[in-house]
Amino acid sequence: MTGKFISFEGPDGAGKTSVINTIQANLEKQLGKPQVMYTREPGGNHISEQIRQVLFDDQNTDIDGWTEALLFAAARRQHIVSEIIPGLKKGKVILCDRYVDSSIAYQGAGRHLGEKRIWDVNQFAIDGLLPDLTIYLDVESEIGLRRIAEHRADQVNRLDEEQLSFHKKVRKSFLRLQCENPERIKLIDASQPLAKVIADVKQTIHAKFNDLF
Ligand SMILES: Nc1ncnc2c1ncn2[C@@H]1O[C@H](COP(=O)(O)OP(=O)(O)OP(=O)(O)O)[C@@H](O)[C@H]1O
Ligand SMILES: Cc1cn([C@H]2C[C@H](O)[C@@H](COP(=O)(O)O)O2)c(=O)[nH]c1=O
Repeated sequence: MTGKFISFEGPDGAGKTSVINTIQANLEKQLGKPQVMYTREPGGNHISEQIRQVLFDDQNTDIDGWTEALLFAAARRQHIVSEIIPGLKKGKVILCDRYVDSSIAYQGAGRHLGEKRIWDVNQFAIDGLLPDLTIYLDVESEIGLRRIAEHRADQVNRLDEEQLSFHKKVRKSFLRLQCENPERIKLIDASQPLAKVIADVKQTIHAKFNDLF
């Protein structure tokens, strides 16, 4: 496969969506629109978007932790098969808002299902496909949650609404994943002003792929 697979991870409110929007626009200018693909998890195709609705339905507070974990993995599987692999085969740069690291951090650590067990279950979904590069936007949970409360209070999902302690466990897990996979996962300090975060992300992408930026 000839494309480039870049995922973006981080605690809620880290700024992934804001950063990806600019990176996508800049890359489309450089490479042309058809060569760049933005996608997100859970979602990115009509089947996974339906699973997303089940996952984030406010009524589904009684969802079992493993049901939640398996639904994220099922959405991921469909997303990989119908979007990511075809995109890579066409040589596209894929900008993916969250991927398997989110399941390890949120379900494995946040929900206490076990990071290793979530990783193992996800092997059925990803079948060895990992991003070439993962941009991890790191921000303290309090800052991320404050950003959401101040700017996006009308768009909170079931997981945004978890306790601060849940979000702290998620962040710790992301930091652990970054330490264990320093070649793939690059940490960016997302508490900086947005323009500086974007500049750091561009530099990191360029360091990995010399032909980008
Ligand atoms: N570096 C930054 N400094 C200050 N505010 C920021 C920064 N980055 C993003 N924001 C603001 O924080 C809010 C959340 O940002 P954004 O939606 O991009 O985060 P996200 O990581 O995609 O969140 P989620 O994972 O919950 O979807 C937005 O209102 C955005 O304008
Ligand atoms: C892929 C994935 C996501 N989550 C959580 C993380 C966020 O709280 C939401 C997604 O919301 P966003 O605004 O689109 O970032 O879902 C998760 O718990 N497990 C996962 O695998």
